Amino acid sequence: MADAPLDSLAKDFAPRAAHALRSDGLVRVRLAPPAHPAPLLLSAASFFGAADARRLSAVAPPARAAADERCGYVREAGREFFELHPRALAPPAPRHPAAAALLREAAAAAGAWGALCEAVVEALARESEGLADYRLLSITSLSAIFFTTTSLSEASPSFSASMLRVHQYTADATYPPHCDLGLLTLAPRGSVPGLLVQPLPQGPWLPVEEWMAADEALLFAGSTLAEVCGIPALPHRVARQGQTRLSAPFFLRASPHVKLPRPTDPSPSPHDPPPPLSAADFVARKIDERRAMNEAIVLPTVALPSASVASPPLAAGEVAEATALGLPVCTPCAPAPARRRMPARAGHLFFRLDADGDGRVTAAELREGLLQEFGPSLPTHAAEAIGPLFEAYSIGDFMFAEQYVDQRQFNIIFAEILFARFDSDNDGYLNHDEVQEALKFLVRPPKDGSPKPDIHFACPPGAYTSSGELRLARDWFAMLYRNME
Ligand SMILES: O=C(O)CCC(=O)C(=O)O
Ligand SMILES: [Fe+2]
Repeated sequence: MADAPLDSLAKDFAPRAAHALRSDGLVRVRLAPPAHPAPLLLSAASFFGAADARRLSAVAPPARAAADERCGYVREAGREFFELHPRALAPPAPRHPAAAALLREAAAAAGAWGALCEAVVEALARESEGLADYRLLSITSLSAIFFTTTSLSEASPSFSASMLRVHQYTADATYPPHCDLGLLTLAPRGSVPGLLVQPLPQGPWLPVEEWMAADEALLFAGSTLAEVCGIPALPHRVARQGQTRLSAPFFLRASPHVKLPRPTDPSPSPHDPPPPLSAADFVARKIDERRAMNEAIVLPTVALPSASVASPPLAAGEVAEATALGLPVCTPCAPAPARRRMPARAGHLFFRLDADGDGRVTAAELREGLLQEFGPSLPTHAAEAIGPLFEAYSIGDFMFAEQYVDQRQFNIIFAEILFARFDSDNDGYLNHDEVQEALKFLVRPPKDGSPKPDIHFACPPGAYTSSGELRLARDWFAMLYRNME
């Protein structure tokens, strides 16, 4: 770690970086313009500071499962990030200026950092049998086809799943030990030091960013590179910083469709070698291994985006949606996605309103759907809450002209309206009968035509008045709601 950083502009940068990777497992790099990280981190600070920029930049619901192609904003427990797959998507200009600026800087950084990483892979390939076919594994000339108008993933054999992620960690966030899954990671120093690395197996964790200058990055191997040429993937983690931290690692990834060359060491059964794995299969296998390892990890709960409506959101405390958790580049704690906890009745309504199945329900659809679902018995105060709730929770993405709610936000709003429907005096509390009726609303009537049976529910002692009357507030009702089938 004592070595001075390599200058990214130096003529022999790539061979020297390749050599250092082989000998030390990591390299410090001085990022000269145009690769300097400052413009990206500055625009990231503006983006994360602007609630509207984040709200209008969600990864589009239809793209959420497309882990190799997505572009947009994702919220996780403890951190949020803007993700860009520079070779995959051609997003139209974002509607918010801070998002547009971030996308521009992210694209520029991904171009510059991708080129550096590819040069290093190329240098490694010259000396490594496993990487002789490196052109299939990583891709040259990122910029040539940057932001073309179609998705390249299926169309082009040269598609690489490389990506840039710009993170913002909350003050208390930690990120558990892991190795990245791709070929190389280039991690510019974060806005405050937080990254720890473990270059030697079982060795000490080094607070490497404390020794780095603002224009430096760390370059290290991921599991795919380890698989094809034996340079060990670097274990790393992010420690609690006590303050907000921005970071912007670039992950050079192999094309998902190429077959990984087998490592040179003999397979256990030379006559019957295992079939070659594609890069995507390899990554998927690694993710499964991590899932199994981390099954016991319980994610902390997070608050949802703050609402402009006066009352606390009914779903506060819900674990962040698992959109980011199954992602292949770095999934240190990727448990199986949390159960969505959406009562069937709300789910059916969502799917009915989302007629085209794109995961988006617009303001007009939401209003009409809820008015129909609750019928004429919906009190005025509840009907009037629909608009402000949509305002508070709706999101947008680069591919869709209107704001909308996805299934998660729809669930929150449905619960709010259900509460309001039975809160007949609109005082923010339900009595026992009102809770009973609200929960019964969610269940189907029995087939034999008999009345819906009572639902048993438990409430905290503090929810009862001194005379024993139940006065249930929204937060506890939200829990009851989310536990309904
Ligand atoms: O944010 C950082 O500094 C590192 C994050 C990381 O390790 C990852 O996302 O894989
Ligand atoms: Fe990582």
